[in-house]
Amino acid sequence: MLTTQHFSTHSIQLLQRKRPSEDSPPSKGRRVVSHPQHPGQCLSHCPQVVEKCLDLGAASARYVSGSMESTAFAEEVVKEAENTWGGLDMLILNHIGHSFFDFFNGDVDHVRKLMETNFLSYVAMTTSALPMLKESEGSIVVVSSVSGKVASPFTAPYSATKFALEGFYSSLRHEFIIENVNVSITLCILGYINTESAVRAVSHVINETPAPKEECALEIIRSGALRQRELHYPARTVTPTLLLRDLAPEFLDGLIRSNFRVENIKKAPAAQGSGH
Ligand SMILES: NC(=O)C1=CN([C@@H]2O[C@H](COP(=O)(O)OP(=O)(O)OC[C@H]3O[C@@H](n4cnc5c(N)ncnc54)[C@H](OP(=O)(O)O)[C@@H]3O)[C@@H](O)[C@H]2O)C=CC1
Ligand SMILES: C[C@H](CCC(=O)O)[C@H]1CC[C@H]2[C@@H]3C(=O)C[C@@H]4C[C@H](O)CC[C@]4(C)[C@H]3CC[C@]12C
Repeated sequence: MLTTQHFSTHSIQLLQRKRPSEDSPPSKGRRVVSHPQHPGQCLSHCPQVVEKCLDLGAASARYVSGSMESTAFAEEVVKEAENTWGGLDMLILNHIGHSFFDFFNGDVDHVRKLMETNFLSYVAMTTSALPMLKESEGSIVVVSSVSGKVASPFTAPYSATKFALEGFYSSLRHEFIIENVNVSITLCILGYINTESAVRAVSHVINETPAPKEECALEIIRSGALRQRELHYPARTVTPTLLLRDLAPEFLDGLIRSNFRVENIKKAPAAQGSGH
């Protein structure tokens, strides 16, 4: 399993779940690539995360440090998984670059960087991992958001990257079916989750109680293992939002705006230049 998850000093996690028994063939140990973290904190934090994974029963856990702003790094992480395990069962694409929750200030450079981190690196990792995933008939899990289905204010660059994921992976899923490629693609459509960064970014504007991150993580892994097309988490908010999007889009837009305490947004100054 390869999970792109950040360990603080952007690092990516490689995990191998224990095989069911010693007699199981090596290809049946679940090899997962997971999530990146930040460079500064990673040096102290990543080894602890690896240790925790081993304590929880992973047969092997590693991390790779670098930034997903570079597609070369994204490819390097997949190579590392190949060199370490000789194959891969699940690729979980989870990382995002830092953004803001505010009016769009015209910073084109920020949009470009976010596209590279949140979208292009996912495409690069998928491309590099595909031969191994075809071999194992494995799974791709893309962690996306309600923001990738329904736009709300103050998330223009972030929302653009998540809509891009929806288009790319939904098209790829068709192609896999046409060509009989037995690799599943799961898009995780998440609502507000209580991670530190999300609560810090939006709790002064959004009243809603965020859903628990631990349950969310389990649901993400479960949906990938079950080869579901989509995960809606928490279903109580995500599913009705998606239904309303198709049935009553203007009503939904009004509802979204009325849920935000816009007076608490401190508008940032306009960006200098267009990022050319
Ligand atoms: N939390 C929420 O409410 C929601 C989250 N989601 C999705 O869930 C996923 C996880 O979100 P969440 O855990 O809240 O986000 P966090 O910001 O907590 O985690 C994002 C991770 O990505 C890392 N990262 C940032 N920049 C880079 C980079 N350039 N290269 C490599 N890694 C980087 C961060 O490391 P560091 O901190 O060191 O920079 C961090 O570990 C995302 O895909 C997000 O879109 C979807 C909907 C709602
Ligand atoms: C701005 C946040 C990123 C902060 C950072 O730099 O780490 C966003 C990360 C996740 C976003 C939330 C999300 O995806 C779910 C909801 C989608 C709605 O369209 C808007 C509200 C969200 C809670 C959204 C808010 C911004 C993030 C926390």
